[in-house]
Amino acid sequence: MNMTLEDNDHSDRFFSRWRLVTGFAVMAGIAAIVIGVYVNHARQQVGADYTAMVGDVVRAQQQNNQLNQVINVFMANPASVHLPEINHFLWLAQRHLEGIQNSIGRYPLLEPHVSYLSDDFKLLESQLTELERLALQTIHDNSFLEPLQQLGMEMEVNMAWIYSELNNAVHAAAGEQYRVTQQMSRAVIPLVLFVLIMTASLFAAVINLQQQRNKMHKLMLTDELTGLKNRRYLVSIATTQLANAQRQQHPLSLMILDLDYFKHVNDTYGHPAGDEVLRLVTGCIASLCRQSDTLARIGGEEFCLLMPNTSMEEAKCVAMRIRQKVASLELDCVKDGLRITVSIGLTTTITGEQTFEQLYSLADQALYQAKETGRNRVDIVLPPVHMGGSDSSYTNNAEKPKSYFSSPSLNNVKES
Ligand SMILES: Nc1nc2c(ncn2[C@@H]2O[C@H](COP(=O)(O)OP(=O)(O)OP(=O)(O)O)[C@@H](O)[C@H]2O)c(=O)[nH]1
Repeated sequence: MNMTLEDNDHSDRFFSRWRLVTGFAVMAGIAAIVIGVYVNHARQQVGADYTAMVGDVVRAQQQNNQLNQVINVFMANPASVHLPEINHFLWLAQRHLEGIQNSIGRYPLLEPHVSYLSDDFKLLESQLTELERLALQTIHDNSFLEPLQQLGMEMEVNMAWIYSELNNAVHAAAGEQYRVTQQMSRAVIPLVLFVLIMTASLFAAVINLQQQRNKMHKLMLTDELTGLKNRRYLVSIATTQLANAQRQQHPLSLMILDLDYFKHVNDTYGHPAGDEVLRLVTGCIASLCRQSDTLARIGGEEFCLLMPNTSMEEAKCVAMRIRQKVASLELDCVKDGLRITVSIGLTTTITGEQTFEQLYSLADQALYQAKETGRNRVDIVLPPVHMGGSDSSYTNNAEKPKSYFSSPSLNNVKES
């Protein structure tokens, strides 16, 4: 029960860590989007090169003056000889106008600040076309001189207005660009730190999660009180070891160990003292086991020892040693020099043909016999001949087993 509650606790922690990792991932995602948007905005700002546009505007302003001069010369003497020059400057003005409009289209951050000029741009385009037409007509008809002069003045005002506004807008954008560049250079260090912290936190959370997962896995297979393996582990390893025993035709022994009158220990000295006794006794048993043996706690005061590659004789020796050592244990945690004893049921298969359940059942019957016949004993029940082969080789000083199902063989080996 205790174990189950602990399991739940660990499982809760496991899932809360998953939530933590998910939280980190979401935060990192949001941070990445914010940084991405910021960097994109900054890139547009910093990446915009307004120099070419400023050059266009300055040249357009200069050519505006030259065009005015040419028009003035033409109005003083409206001869066709001036027409190519006028057309040339008109053409240049047109190109500059187009160039500037294209530049505006390339800088999305500038566009909103100059969009109010679009009508003026259209007007200027139509004025340029109209001027070309009027200049041509004036050569044939002087009455067009006045409208031409009028249009020239209007165009000059319009151009001056557009270019001065553009100049202001470009300067403002360049100023903003400088400000963003400054901001970016200041923001780079905290941004990098933030990303590093996020990455490190995520990394730490994942490692933590992995450790928690490993711990949980270990806990799932471990008895918390004694630190021994638990029944789940025992069943899984027993299946593997039985298969090995069968393949290699090696004997495998299984014993069940049950502390005698343990209830009395709890009732007399209290549960915590009982726990300490369990730890001391299992420590003592574990010290007598081989590296390849598996000692597991399968119940309150009941343990299993699985011994691969161990004959009945060898296992019997181990069982006797355990029984004696436990009986002679001095338990400081209980007063009055109380001694604890253990009853042991043992079985052995020489071929590994039995299932774990069958072996367990045989060892359990042997344990039952040990308890029934006085406790602090080792009893053996062997598999029947038809289940495990030549069991006659196992028999100690008792009769040969008859049948696993009807009358299993009993070997009382309690030594004096
Ligand atoms: N302190 C402690 N006691 C436990 C634990 N698990 C089981 N027990 C106790 O072990 C005792 C087992 O009692 P019984 O099944 O009557 O067995 P017993 O008193 O050892 O008697 P026999 O096995 O017949 O010799 C009970 O009192 C349980 O409360 C544990 O984790 N810690």
